[in-house]
Amino acid sequence: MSSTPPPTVVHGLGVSPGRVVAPAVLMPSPVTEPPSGRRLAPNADHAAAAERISQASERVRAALDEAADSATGDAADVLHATAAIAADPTLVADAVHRVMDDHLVPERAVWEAAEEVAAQFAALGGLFAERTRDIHDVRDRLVADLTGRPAPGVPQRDEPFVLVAVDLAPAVVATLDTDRVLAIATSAGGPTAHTAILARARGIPAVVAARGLDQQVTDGDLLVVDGGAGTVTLHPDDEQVARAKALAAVERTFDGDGRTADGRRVELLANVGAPADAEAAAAARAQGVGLFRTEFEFLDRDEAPGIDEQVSAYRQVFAAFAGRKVVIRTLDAGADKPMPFLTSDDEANPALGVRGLRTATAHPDVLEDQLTAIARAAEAETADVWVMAPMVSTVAEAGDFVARCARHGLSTAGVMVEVPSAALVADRILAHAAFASIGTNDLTQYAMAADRLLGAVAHLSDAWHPAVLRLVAETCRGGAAQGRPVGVCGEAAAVPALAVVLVGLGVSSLSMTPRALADVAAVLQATTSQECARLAGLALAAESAEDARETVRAALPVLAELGL
Ligand SMILES: C=C(OP(=O)(O)O)C(=O)O
Ligand SMILES: [Mg+2]
Repeated sequence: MSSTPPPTVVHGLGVSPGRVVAPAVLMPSPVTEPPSGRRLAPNADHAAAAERISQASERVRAALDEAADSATGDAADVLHATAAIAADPTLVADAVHRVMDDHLVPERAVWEAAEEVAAQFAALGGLFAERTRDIHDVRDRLVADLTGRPAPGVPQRDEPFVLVAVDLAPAVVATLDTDRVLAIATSAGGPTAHTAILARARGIPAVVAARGLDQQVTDGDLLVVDGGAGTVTLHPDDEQVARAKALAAVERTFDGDGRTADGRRVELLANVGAPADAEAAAAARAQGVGLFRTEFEFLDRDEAPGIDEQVSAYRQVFAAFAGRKVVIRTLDAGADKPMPFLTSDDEANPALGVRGLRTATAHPDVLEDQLTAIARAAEAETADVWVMAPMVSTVAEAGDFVARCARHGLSTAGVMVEVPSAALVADRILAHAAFASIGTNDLTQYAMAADRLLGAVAHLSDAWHPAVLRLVAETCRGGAAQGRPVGVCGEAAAVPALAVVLVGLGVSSLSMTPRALADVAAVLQATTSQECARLAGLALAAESAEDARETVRAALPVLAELGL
């Protein structure tokens, strides 16, 4: 008789709150290139090996067509188009030749044939070049089929599940079907990687860096994922399941008035990317926009959009927040947001190179046009428009930016504090700038010297680190000295326990994905400002990020009561 294993809790980092009880589905590991030159045994049946390619092509086509039939809209079209590539007689014939003439094993033959087709498409450019990704997708599916492995990509299931993986690419998280994938749990990854940011933005509970998780879980195991506490419970007992379900059922909303238990106001604002997101942010009762990332209008283009086009995009956001505050950030090109017309692709260290406000030295016209557009849009709407520059690192840059804004009639001009130098001289910078907004994603990257995009150093990319918190404290001291408000618009603001610490350090506004507003508001409302300050002291005194997180969480029982 088999007995159920006892519950096991695997600890990771909670990056998107929420509790989920569901079976696990493991993400297959990516297909790797079969060794070059791998050939069939001399006495092998070549015709049979070649026939396996035709059969694999038929199976992959059928699976893709079936997936397309249960999808809708663009997804269905893409899947049908990919199915057609899998059935493409040229690709299959080329692979068959490589088996019959070069005696390659089928998977290697498919790999090489697909590479050749992909190279031809890439050379044609334009829409053809865009199909190379689909050809690689088909190649990987064929190789997986021929080597007896599960198809790559997110497995299809009829029932909702928790997706367990070593790590997930941001593109995968961006396209997950949230009716099926109820939570994400990964053994690698970090809290400021785009995967975590996207999970939070899409409201998918997520735990990352749960070491060894993918090794301990098998498909179908029941899991309780707690995206707030950062735990994954394997084989939960009945009581754990009942508690998680009860907490998951609680729906919270934000009443549009952020404050602590003793009534201290803390503005709870929304981060907005695409202008169309502004409506949802207003519907979630955000008190304003704390970070409007204007990059959206500039990405994937050969040149900056014209002034009129910018004006209409900015007006869309200002209109959604009529009469309320909207902090618009000028273009943050470079590093994780490359824009070929502004940034070079041959810098050895793009995160330390010409990015953000620094691009204005060589291309002042792009910033000038943007400020013209912001001023026109502000003039046409009633929002209270604040403008800020990304990647400010010196007092001179801040002074220059504020003066430029003033020439456009934009009187509330501030800076993002995301470089340690700016945090350390915040008092001087805020003698010029009207406000500061701390970008904890980059501030963490630069304080810890840990590339925010690099999984191998993700464990260092943690805004809970006391070094990062000291920089926040220093910025708040600078703000207090000059009587200027300091907010936070990095991902740290969306983590309820960390939000409490930030308020305790002196931050007066928090800007986040609209989905996080209700949770952050609920925890703040249960905590007095005196308690916020005490918890901030505990976090500053901690030795490590883990230490700070655990100490604060243990001292905030309201988190467990709210299931966060
Ligand atoms: C808000 C920030 O800006 P971005 O994530 O767009 O770099 C940040 O760095 O924290
Ligand atoms: Mg930044």
